[in-house]
Amino acid sequence: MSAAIPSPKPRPTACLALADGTVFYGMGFGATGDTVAELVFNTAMTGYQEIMTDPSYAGQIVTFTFPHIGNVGVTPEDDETAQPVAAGMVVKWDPTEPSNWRATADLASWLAARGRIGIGGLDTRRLTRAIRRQGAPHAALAHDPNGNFDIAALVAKARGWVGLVGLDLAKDVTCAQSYRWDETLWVWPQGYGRREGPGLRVVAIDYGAKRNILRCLASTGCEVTVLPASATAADVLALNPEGVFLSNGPGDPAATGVYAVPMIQGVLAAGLPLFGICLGHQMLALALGAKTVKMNHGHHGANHPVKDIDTGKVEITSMNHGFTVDSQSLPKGVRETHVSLFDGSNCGIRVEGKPVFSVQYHPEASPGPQDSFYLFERFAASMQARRAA
Ligand SMILES: NC(=O)CC[C@H](N)C(=O)O
Repeated sequence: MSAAIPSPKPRPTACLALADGTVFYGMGFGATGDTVAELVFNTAMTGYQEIMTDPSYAGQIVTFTFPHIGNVGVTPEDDETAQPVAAGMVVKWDPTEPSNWRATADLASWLAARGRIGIGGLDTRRLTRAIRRQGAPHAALAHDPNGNFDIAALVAKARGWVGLVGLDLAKDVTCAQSYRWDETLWVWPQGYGRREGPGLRVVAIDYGAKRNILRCLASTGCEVTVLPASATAADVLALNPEGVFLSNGPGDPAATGVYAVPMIQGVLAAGLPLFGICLGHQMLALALGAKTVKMNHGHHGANHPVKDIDTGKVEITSMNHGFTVDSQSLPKGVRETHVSLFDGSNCGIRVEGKPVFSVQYHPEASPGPQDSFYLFERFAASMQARRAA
């Protein structure tokens, strides 16, 4: 009897080269070519489309630890922004045919249309351990249907990449002009309902805002005017807002802070209620005199426990950040309100006695739990209290 002939292994059509020289091979999907970025991992089990379109992921390739990615396809309704944002995606296996009544396209063609590369069929557990060990390494991702790769050049590209520290990416993903946002949430978090009464005039600064944040603001009764990241305090105050919102966004908060901090300080001097999320949180902290630092591999997922220090209550939150506010650097009069139960890092601050607060996590979810929606209610309530006074 002759020995069974082993089936030939398909030739890899994509590869991921880490700056330390480790190379992972797999099957490419989406766009072809190559790209270089910081490599992170996200542990969320749902919401791959919202993750890929979250502008905060600009300059990052996302490794999905959950194995079934692509199985529900994509729909324009789930885009968090119109532009392609995350630099690329890494998944356990090739995306399957979508099986979902909402799907209008499959992940691979959607990714190709956005000019982004995907790689599947590699060991995402081994890769995730490498990311944890190396601390969000720089990596080059290449897709060639013929499988021809210049590995040395890709490794050199990863090694030579500048990295996110010192990089202002908000300027690349912010809106070109101001606009009004009216759309509310389609599904209300449990226990909350529509607000009546004259709208609260809110100016939201777009450093790479997710649409669901704007929906959450509109749902709590805000008439939202969105301004580009470069807006000055005078631009903001000219709109006579009752509150100011600082959005999430990509890159280094200190780099964007160069122009955002003076604006925030101007708004603080005017005594307006202010609410910030993620990059907005980090830049509020900078404006108040605290420091931000780069984390080892950051927090990216939809199940991160956060403790509210005032109430002792634990929220399960959506997270996506690679920088963090150094809680030791918070000046007098600025209180830490929330901490991560994973590593004790800062997750929220408040200016004592003022309606000025921010959180490191994503209360708008999308994807993730809705435990933290109360923060939008709190922002609206602080504007209403000011109006009543
Ligand atoms: N989601 C965000 O706003 C991210 C903020 C910042 N770019 C960070 O990585 O920490």
